[in-house]
Parts: sequence; C-alpha cells; structure tokens
Amino acid sequence: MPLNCSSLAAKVPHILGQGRIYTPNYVGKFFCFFPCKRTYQNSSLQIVSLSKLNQSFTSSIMEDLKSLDLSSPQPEKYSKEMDIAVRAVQMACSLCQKVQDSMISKANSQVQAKDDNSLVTVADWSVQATVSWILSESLGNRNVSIVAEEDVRTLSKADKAGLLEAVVQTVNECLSEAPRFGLKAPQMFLTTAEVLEAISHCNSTGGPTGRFWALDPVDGTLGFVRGDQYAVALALIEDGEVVLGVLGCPNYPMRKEWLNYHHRYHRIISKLTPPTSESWDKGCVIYTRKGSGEAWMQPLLQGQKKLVWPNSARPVQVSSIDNPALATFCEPVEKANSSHSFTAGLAHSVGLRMQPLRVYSMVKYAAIARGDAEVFMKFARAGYKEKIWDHAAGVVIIEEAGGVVTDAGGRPLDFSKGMYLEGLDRGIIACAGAKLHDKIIKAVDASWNSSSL
Ligand SMILES: Nc1ncnc2c1ncn2[C@@H]1O[C@H](COP(=O)(O)OS(=O)(=O)O)[C@@H](OP(=O)(O)O)[C@H]1O
Ligand SMILES: [Mg+2]
Ligand SMILES: [Mg+2]
Ligand SMILES: [Mg+2]
Repeated sequence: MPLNCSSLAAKVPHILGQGRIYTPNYVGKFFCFFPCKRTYQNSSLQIVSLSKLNQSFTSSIMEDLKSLDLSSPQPEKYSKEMDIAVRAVQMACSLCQKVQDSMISKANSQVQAKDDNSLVTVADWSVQATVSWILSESLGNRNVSIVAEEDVRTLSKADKAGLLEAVVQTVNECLSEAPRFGLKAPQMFLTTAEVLEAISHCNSTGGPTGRFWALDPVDGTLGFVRGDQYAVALALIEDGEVVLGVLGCPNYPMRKEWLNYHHRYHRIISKLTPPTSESWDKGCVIYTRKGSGEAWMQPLLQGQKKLVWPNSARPVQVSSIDNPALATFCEPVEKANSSHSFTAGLAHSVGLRMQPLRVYSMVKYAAIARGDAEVFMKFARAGYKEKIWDHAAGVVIIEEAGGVVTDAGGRPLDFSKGMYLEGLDRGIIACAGAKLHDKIIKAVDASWNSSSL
C-alpha cells in the first residue's frame, strides 16, 4: 500500500509534532516529515532531516519504514510516564519558584530543621504532595509506588498546624494550575488529610524488582533557602534500572551564561545577598529515557503560558573536552557533603586547572549533561550512605547525553538495593566522556591511600 503522510501519521501515533520518528532501528532521531515534492514508493512522502544526515542513513530509514508494521505500531516505551513526569516536574518547579520568591522577601518560618539538622521547607512537602497526587491521578493510585525524601512526622505535630496549613494552601494553589501544564486539576480543593495522604503515599522502599518512582522534591534545600540553585528530581526505576529521569532546575537558565555569573558571584560578590530568581533568567527541565541515546531540555514555563511540549525541547549533549587541563569540575557547595581537600588534591594531580564549580543540588548533573562542565565528584564522609533520589535522575540524564557515571571503583551506581546506594565505593564520579572518566578514576586510586578519608 502506498505510504502517504496523512495515512502514516494516522497509523503511527509516535510521529510527534516536532517531526520525531521511532522506527525499529532509529529511535528518537530528529526528522521532519513533509508531504509532496518528492515521491517515495508511489507516495507523497518526503523525509527531511533536520540533522546532518548522509544519503545512506536516510535510505536505511526508508528501509525501516518499509518494514514497519503500520497496522500495529509499537508506542514508545514509558511515553505516558515520561509525559506525566515532565509536566509534573514543570508544575513543581513553578511551585518552588513562588515559594522561593516569597521566602526571600519574608522571615523564614516556613523552614524547619530535621532530626539530622538538615533543612526542610514548605516547598519540599508541597512538591512531594503535588507530584505524588499527579502521578496517582494520571497513572492510577495502585500502580504508583514512590520512594521520596520527606515524611509527615513534623507536619503532623500539634504545634505545626500553621506549617501544615501553608503546605495545604501551596499544594492547592499549584494543583489549580494543572490545566496550564496539560494535567487534570482536582475537582475540589484537597483537604488536609488528602495532602498528608499524598505525602505518605511515597512510602516505597525501592528494591530490585518492579517499578517505582524516586522523588527528591527539593534537592539542595540549602541552596533553595539561600535563593540559590536547587533541583526537583524525578526518576522511574524498573527492576533496579533507572529508565526515566526528569530534572527541573528552576534557576538554571536555558543559556549557559549562568556559569559565568556563578563564578562572578562567588569570587567577587560572595558577601552580598544572593540574587533573587528574577535576575537569574528562568530555568529549564532536562529529561531522558534510558537507551534513547538522547537527553532533552525545555524551558521552564513562564507567567500564564500553557505548556507546549515536546515542541519547545532541544537536545543536550555532554562536552567533548577530554583534556583535564581544559575541564571544569563541579562538586557540592558544603564541605560537610564532600571533601573539598581530597578533590582539590585530585584535581591538581590530573592537571585540572579551572576553579571548581561549587553548585548546590543535582544541577551539577545537569551542568555535565548540558556540556557546561566536564567532571562531577562527590566524596561524602565515611559512613554516610547516599540516597537513590539524590542521584537517579541525574545519572541517567548524563549517561544518555553521552557521559559516564560510576562510583570511585568504576562500577555503575546500584539503584536496586532499596533507598540507599548500597556498596558505593568511596564516592561518585561523573564525566563528560570515557577517556576523562578513566583518568579521574586512576587519579582517585593514586590519591586515596595518602588521603585522610
Ligand atoms: N553529610 C552529608 N554528606 C553527603 N551528602 C549529604 C549529607 N547530608 C545531606 N546530604 C545530601 O546531599 C544533598 C545535597 O547534595 P549536594 O551535592 O547538592 O550538596 S550541596 O548542597 O551542594 O552542598 C542533600 O539533598 P537535599 O536534602 O535534597 O537537599 C542530602 O540528601
Ligand atoms: Mg533534605
Ligand atoms: Mg537531595
Ligand atoms: Mg531534598
């Protein structure tokens, strides 16, 4: 039967607006279909490539098309989950921006210290409730299992009624905007009990089998309360493997200028108040599907606009720099979270000359995936166990953008052992490419015994 554009589009729902096509051998490449002009197999179909394709590559796609069973197209795996996750993270970022703006102008009664002295805010609980509610509503409550950072212990205390009220109001304000993000809003305001239930629903402990989400509602809470960088991180893990990663970075603009800004901020004006989010330009959401070989970035939704995607997305890729002398490395801001002295020695030994880029949160993973930095290292104190939600989304995004992430022994991070990255050897190393990664791993081994870690 001749192929023509409209019959193909009708039969292959996975030809997306942007002109992406998924064929058996070429999944997710960037093509555009235009009707007429040239004929293909008696059809009025023309394939126009938006990337630089050679003739033989184009021909092989033609072969793929011929072999496609158009009567029973295979939808892309996890496409529904990806769609919901990106929309939910966009919504969560918008919630965080509002809370962060209001915190900068108000006294911080909305920030609480947890038992381990780390911080938690109205935004952390509100994002967890919102994302949990959206996932359950969209994918079915019974199908959705979530491992997440926060719980309701503090919020349920009698003297925290004001805090709980602020969370319930923030969640309802956010959910009322769901249609702008292409999601369904609740028919009525969620009650306090429903908000607490949504937070508590995130009680999975992960593990090696089945499917669960890993959510860090606000990663880098310290950065968040300081008006600085933070991230919303959501990953889908199936049978121990991270299969989807979505990272919202509300203060990380689509364009790279922020990096220079950051350096200036830390070197020259570090004694001044951190900038408000207006002056950072607005952020981005980066996402990927395992095995796609691609990671995508879309701008954060602004003002009263409606979310249009994937039309607004563009691909991101790691940097091609493999010479340590030219590479930028990033690490946690807090010395308590990673040894700055060990990484400084290591950087010196491999010839990393650039100043370390110290950024709160999984924005560090985003910086590597976007090609804005080349190495990320984290060496927590002995005995600290890394949690899966602090890394899952970032790891898969870097890998699909072309990078490599392992522990310091060169082994992949293991997301199958529950809520912690059990068996992690010393620390985490993410690099823009295998060559650079190899050099850093060797340097860790060489430096480790002489260090006091
Ligand atoms: N002692 C210690 N060592 C290592 N890591 C710790 C430690 N304490 C906390 N955490 C976790 O670190 C998360 C923030 O990590 P970062 O790499 O972004 O650190 S930093 O904020 O830039 O300093 C942070 O995530 P959030 O709590 O979501 O902010 C914590 O999960
Ligand atoms: Mg925390
Ligand atoms: Mg975190
Ligand atoms: Mg967190």
